[in-house]
Amino acid sequence: MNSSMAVCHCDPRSYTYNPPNTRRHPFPKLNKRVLGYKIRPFGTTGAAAKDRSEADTFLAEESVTWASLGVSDCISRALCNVGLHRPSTVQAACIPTILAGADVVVAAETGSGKTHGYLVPLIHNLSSTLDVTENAVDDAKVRKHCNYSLVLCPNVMLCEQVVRMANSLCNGNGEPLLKTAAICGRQVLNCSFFIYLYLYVHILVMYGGVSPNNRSWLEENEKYSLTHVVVVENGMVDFSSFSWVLNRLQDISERQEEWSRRLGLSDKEPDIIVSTPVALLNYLYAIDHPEKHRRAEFMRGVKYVELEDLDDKSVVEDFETESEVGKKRDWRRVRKIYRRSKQYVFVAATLPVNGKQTAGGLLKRMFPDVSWVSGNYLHCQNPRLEQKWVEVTIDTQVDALINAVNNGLKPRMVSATEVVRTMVFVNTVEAAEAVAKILMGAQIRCVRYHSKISQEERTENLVDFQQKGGVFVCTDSAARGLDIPNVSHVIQAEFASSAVDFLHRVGRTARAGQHGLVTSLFTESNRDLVAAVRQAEELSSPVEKAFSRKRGFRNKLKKRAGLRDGVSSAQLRVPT
Ligand SMILES: Nc1ncnc2c1ncn2[C@@H]1O[C@H](COP(=O)(O)OP(=O)(O)OP(=O)(O)O)[C@@H](O)[C@H]1O
Repeated sequence: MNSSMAVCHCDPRSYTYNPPNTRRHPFPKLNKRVLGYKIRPFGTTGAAAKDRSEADTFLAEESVTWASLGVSDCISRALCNVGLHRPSTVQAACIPTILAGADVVVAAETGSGKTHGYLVPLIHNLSSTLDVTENAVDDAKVRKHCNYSLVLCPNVMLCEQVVRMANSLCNGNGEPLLKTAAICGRQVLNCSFFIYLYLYVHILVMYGGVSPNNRSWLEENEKYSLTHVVVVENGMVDFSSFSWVLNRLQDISERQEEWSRRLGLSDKEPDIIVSTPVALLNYLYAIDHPEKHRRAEFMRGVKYVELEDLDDKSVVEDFETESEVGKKRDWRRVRKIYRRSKQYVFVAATLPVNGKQTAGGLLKRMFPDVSWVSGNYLHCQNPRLEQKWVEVTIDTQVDALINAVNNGLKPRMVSATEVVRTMVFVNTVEAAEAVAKILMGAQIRCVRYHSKISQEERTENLVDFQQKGGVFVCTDSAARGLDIPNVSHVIQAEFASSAVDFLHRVGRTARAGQHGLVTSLFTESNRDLVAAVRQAEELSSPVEKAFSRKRGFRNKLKKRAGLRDGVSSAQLRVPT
């Protein structure tokens, strides 16, 4: 699947990205109306208050159907069978562009349907060479060419969620149109770096962001490269290593066939692989035995080739000929311009663009031809969301929390018969345990979800909450991308510590066109920051401006508390 070609050219010594012909970075001048979904210049504010009614439509206009987007009948039927009768506005905007093979950035508010927005064109393109209808016989399904897709997710739960969504699209026999599988190792790195979400899954680019202990393991095992990246799922923003990593972003399509074989991706293998980055690394490590010498250099963006291999596109730099001790070889170090043969789709619910080192700024530089699809409420608060703000003190926190939970359990948004789901967010594991204890003490049934609980128990608690409802006490590990239908109430027992976390937390409710309630408890120390967020909501301007991108909310909170009350930040306690 070839995309609009761009070349990337890395100087392995300084890791500075130096695109020979893409210095100018035209800010995407997308401001046309597509299928009723306004595509506006990326990074501009959301729909002004006056336009709220116009933009407040989760689904695209009546006239827009899956077929009108170019989706095949077979896939359209499969979507209708799972209740997706019409595309959402984000899907209507991104599916045609992805089907056309362009690189796309889809940055739209939480709950706007981005997952199917990339899965549908992926499945369409991958199955275009397969007969996936119910009357296909087995051998007809054998893939005619090695086209694979990879969806990279920031955590195991999201991997499993994407697999569920993809496998739920079935043909008339009830079989998934394409095989989708998740590779999720036990050790899922804490994906706090933007790089995991925009990885080329080139193992070398990956190790810029892992923790020191993983980094040494990867450095001594730096042998891998992988070429199956098409889609990444769910962005977030932390740029400490992002630019370093994207600078290593290279396309090594000429090794694609080799890697398909090495990966064991035979015809029987899944068409779409969903993986957390580190799980993929472990998977590859188990099957690969590269020639160390060329692999390592290759990974550094420099490729050793026999002189006669040089094609006219290779830029032969004035490097001294390479020679090994005792063996002079007529090899020359050639900085080859890698041509990307992949289509990239970047998907994010938060993607600041202001500033060169932001993810959006870097994507503009790295992918100057990319198409940008931006949601009407990107970084803004969803008009279907009702917000409640409760200022508390150490003495009133517990009562306020219990009142908020009890109030939310009988919200006006759902009928009395429906299962009620309330998510209570805190910032730390200790706070989650403390809040769960408080609620159980008040006879309020709740389940916990945080990193100190085993993956199995987390999955169990998540299924329990999805099926039985009740109260789900969690840290931000449950804020990103998890799609739990019909969460009617989100409570911030501790106010979010960054703009990104705030948006992802509140995005767990009011999804897919539904309404929701958010109750935020805050203390005097974050009063003015809350005022800034509320002001952003009033002006329907992006929330991210209310928080300094460089430092988390917590730093400001500590600094402000320390200054005002002369108290150490250590005294800032969770509602107990
Ligand atoms: N066309 C559609 N019609 C009806 N419901 C839809 C449609 N597309 C998606 N949904 C539903 O909307 C909900 C949110 O979808 P999804 O999780 O893909 O949103 P998202 O934008 O990826 O959210 P997040 O940014 O939080 O990951 C899901 O329950 C999904 O089933």
